[in-house]
Amino acid sequence: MAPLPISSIRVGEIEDVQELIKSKPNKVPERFIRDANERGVLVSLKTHLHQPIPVIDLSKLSKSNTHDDFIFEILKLSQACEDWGFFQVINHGIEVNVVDDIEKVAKEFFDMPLGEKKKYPMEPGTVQGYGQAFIFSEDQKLDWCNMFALGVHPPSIRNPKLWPSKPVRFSESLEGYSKEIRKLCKRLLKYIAISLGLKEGRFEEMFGETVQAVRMNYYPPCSSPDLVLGLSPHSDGSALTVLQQSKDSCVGLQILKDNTWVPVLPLPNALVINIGDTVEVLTNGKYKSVEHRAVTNRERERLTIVTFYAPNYEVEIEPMGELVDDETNPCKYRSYNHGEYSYHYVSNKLQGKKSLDFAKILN
Ligand SMILES: COC(=O)C(/C=C/C1=C(C)CCCC1(C)C)=C/O[C@H]1C=C(C)C(=O)O1
Ligand SMILES: O=C(O)CCC(=O)C(=O)O
Ligand SMILES: [Fe+2]
Repeated sequence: MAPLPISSIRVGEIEDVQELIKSKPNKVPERFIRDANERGVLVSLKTHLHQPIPVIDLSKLSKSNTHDDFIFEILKLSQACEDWGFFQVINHGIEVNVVDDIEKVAKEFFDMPLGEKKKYPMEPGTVQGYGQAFIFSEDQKLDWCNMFALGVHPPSIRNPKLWPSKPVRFSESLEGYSKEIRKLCKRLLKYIAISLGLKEGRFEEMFGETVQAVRMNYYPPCSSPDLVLGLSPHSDGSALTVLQQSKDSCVGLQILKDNTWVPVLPLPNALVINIGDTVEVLTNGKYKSVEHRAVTNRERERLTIVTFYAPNYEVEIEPMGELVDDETNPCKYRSYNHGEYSYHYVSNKLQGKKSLDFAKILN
């Protein structure tokens, strides 16, 4: 994936929100204030309580379980991917200390003085390092969020200068965590293939050496949460995304369902999984990448650790033949190279599901 032409990008001053709140301003700076139509309205807790985001128990999908349990859980998974594009997984097999450890070092990273974090800057037009991604103009609104993003796998996508030397255990924890999340993604893709009636290795065989990146999002409390957004609405460009919400985080993730923003209430020891644009295209829209955003809280902070799992840049992506039928289910997306899509995704601002227009066949 080629770098973006950095020199042509003028983004103005991007204030660091953690520093900003230290001075206890009585007003949120204009650049963070969203237009009325973008703000935190339309939230439905009622929908959530009646029909919560599906929970998939991965222990039911292990070999030692009964066939009936397996089939039931696969059907639940299929419905979750079709109706929600989001689900939480429990009994995922990742040890508590691995999950706790990454949370600890991520928190320690964001708690360091700004000068230390600025040693790893996310330069305008890039997506790795500390700062705000997806900002391309001086008048674009900013998210109430500090990000730290790194390419993890394969090693060729890493920028070693951006891997921090402090906290001292950061790199070791991230390596350990990423290995486990990688195994989880491989397992999930196997179950997703089965849920579609495909051979279990269908995705992995196509994906080659997969790409894995991590983004840590820190949302400090905001005195006017209704005026700002923690993270702008978007769908993820990955095949799958795994989101970990730190234990003491406030509720903040919302997904757009039937034109209503539905909050995702964290479950202890669960991970949130969502379908990315790549799986939407491969399944010809049967499983959808769903628009989501993060909101902030007046008193409480929020920290999330997000892994994007995607095919190799060399892979050609198009709806899988098994899921296309010229008569009853015609092909909805064109064929493209995943590296090109990654470039397109990271060179545009987050804007709902607009990135996928790149691949849509318009009638
Ligand atoms: C801030 O970054 C992102 O939000 C992001 C970027 C991911 C990446 C890196 C940090 C390193 C290089 C690879 C990659 C572009 C994956 C989001 O990732 C989404 C977008 C695509 C496409 C994807 O696969 O995940
Ligand atoms: O922090 C959250 O809750 C949302 C994060 C997210 O959607 C992302 O990083 O892509
Ligand atoms: Fe996301």
